[in-house]
Amino acid sequence: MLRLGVNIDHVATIRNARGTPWPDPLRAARIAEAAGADGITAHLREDRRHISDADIDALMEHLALPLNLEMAATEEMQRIALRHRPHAVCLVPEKREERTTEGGLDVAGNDSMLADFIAPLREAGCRVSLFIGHEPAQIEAAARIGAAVVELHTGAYCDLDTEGRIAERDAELAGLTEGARLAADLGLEVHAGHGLTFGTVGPIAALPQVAELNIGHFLIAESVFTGLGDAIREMRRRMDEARK
Ligand SMILES: CC(=O)[C@@H](O)[C@H](O)COP(=O)(O)O
Ligand SMILES: NCC(=O)COP(=O)(O)O
Repeated sequence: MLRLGVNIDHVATIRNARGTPWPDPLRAARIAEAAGADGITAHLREDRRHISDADIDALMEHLALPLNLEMAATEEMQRIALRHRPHAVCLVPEKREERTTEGGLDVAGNDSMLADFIAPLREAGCRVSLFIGHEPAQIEAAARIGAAVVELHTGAYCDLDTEGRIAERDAELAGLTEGARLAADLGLEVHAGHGLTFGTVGPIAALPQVAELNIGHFLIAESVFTGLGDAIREMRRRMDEARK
């Protein structure tokens, strides 16, 4: 069964735009659960531009679904993760000046540091995922340092689709396809995410090695018009359709 993790970051983006208590990310998580989400993803960024520490506290206290905590590989975030011990931790690269996550984690170039960084998280029982590009060197490094999961960055594939650069999009999809196959061959659980929409989810969901998709921004955008529950149900329908 292909799992759907709903990323609620951008519910917090809307809340933070006015500094009101609404919309409440925890309420969004509960709606996602009722709509059939298998998990909730929340990215506690160093600059707290959307999800806050209090959001993570509330999710850990009240959420029935497993929480996938996205975070940078910093001492501050490691302390927070070890305090909460969420179901999963996903390490993502961060740059304060970026509008959204631009690339994957450079595991190959930081394998020793990351191996040391993830060891206490694994010992704490967190499932460790690395948000990476589909390059073989990154996938091989992730397996080498003992990550359980790789989440393949689908942002470039989605951007190329939006821009109508079809040949380049299909080449990126071929890279993701090969990456998923290599990761599974190396014993890694394969996830994918970033930028996925109703229009782009199908080919990614169809990859047999992919066990989980993490989708957020588009679902929150769609929810403005249809409601979050309906957006999630439609995304799930398209995921299931792709797997037939
Ligand atoms: C890692 C990833 O692809 C998403 O979680 C993304 O980071 C959402 O957060 P931003 O939109 O702040 O990048
Ligand atoms: N890791 C990807 C994620 O959690 C959601 O990314 P997006 O759908 O908000 O771009």
